Amino acid sequence: MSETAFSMTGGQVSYDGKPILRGIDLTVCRGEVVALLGANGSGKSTLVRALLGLTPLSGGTTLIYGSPPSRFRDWWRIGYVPQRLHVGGGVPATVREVVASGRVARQRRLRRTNAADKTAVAEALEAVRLTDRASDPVQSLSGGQQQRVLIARALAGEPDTYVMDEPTAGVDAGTQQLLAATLSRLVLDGKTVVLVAHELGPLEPIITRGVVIRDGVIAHDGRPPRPEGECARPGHEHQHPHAVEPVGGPLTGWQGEPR
Ligand SMILES: Nc1ncnc2c1ncn2[C@@H]1O[C@H](COP(=O)(O)OP(=O)(O)OP(=O)(O)O)[C@@H](O)[C@H]1O
Repeated sequence: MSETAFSMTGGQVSYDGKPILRGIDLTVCRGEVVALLGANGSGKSTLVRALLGLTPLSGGTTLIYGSPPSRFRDWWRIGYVPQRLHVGGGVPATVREVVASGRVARQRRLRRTNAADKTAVAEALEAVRLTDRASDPVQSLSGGQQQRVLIARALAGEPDTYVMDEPTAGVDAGTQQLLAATLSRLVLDGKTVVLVAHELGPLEPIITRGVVIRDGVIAHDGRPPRPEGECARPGHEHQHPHAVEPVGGPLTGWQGEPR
């Protein structure tokens, strides 16, 4: 039986008493590459945060590799790429320092940085093509470059499980291709990936499963959708006007009905 990375049963999240996620049953096995899809505000980020224990459940249970988040200890196994916000948290930090912070969960307290850390950071910087910016303040980078820093930070930790919240949002087509190539290598290595996306774009070939969230419930869980036309173009900025409309062709039914 394959190892279970995430297992949520009857998951519910409420903000100010208002239910945002309801009755979420989601199991992600090791080696799966799952895309969480859905319209703006449908609850994708909330689900990702709840899976990681960053947002508490108001009902149901969730496990990370068999443990409730509060008792999970192997955080080195998880590489989380949050939705882009203030990289470096307003503290002056170089690109290399932010990427190196991805090693923290692997480091025993007060251990000096060792050769393995340096190599992992260098490889992560190279994977996102930011080696030449390593000494620059992270705040001096463009939004897309900062997104690459967050991805490199996750890569540097050499986790076996990646959780990425819209890693391609607001990044140019070249960066999307770069991320797709990087993720393809991770997937070939057997890593587990859960990512939030509006459209899959160049990531589409590596996705094994699509989970569509609509109004806080799972509306579809299965074959990944195959967007066509305008939405499939790399770099396409999506405003979701048609997110609840039926989709034709091979996509028929991917938005499905709430279970
Ligand atoms: N901290 C919070 N307090 C109150 N409401 C929140 C909070 N975070 C999210 N919400 C609300 O929860 C709902 C789901 O938000 P969430 O960010 O999970 O959606 P999403 O599908 O990730 O959207 P997007 O695609 O725009 O990122 C939205 O109505 C949002 O306004």
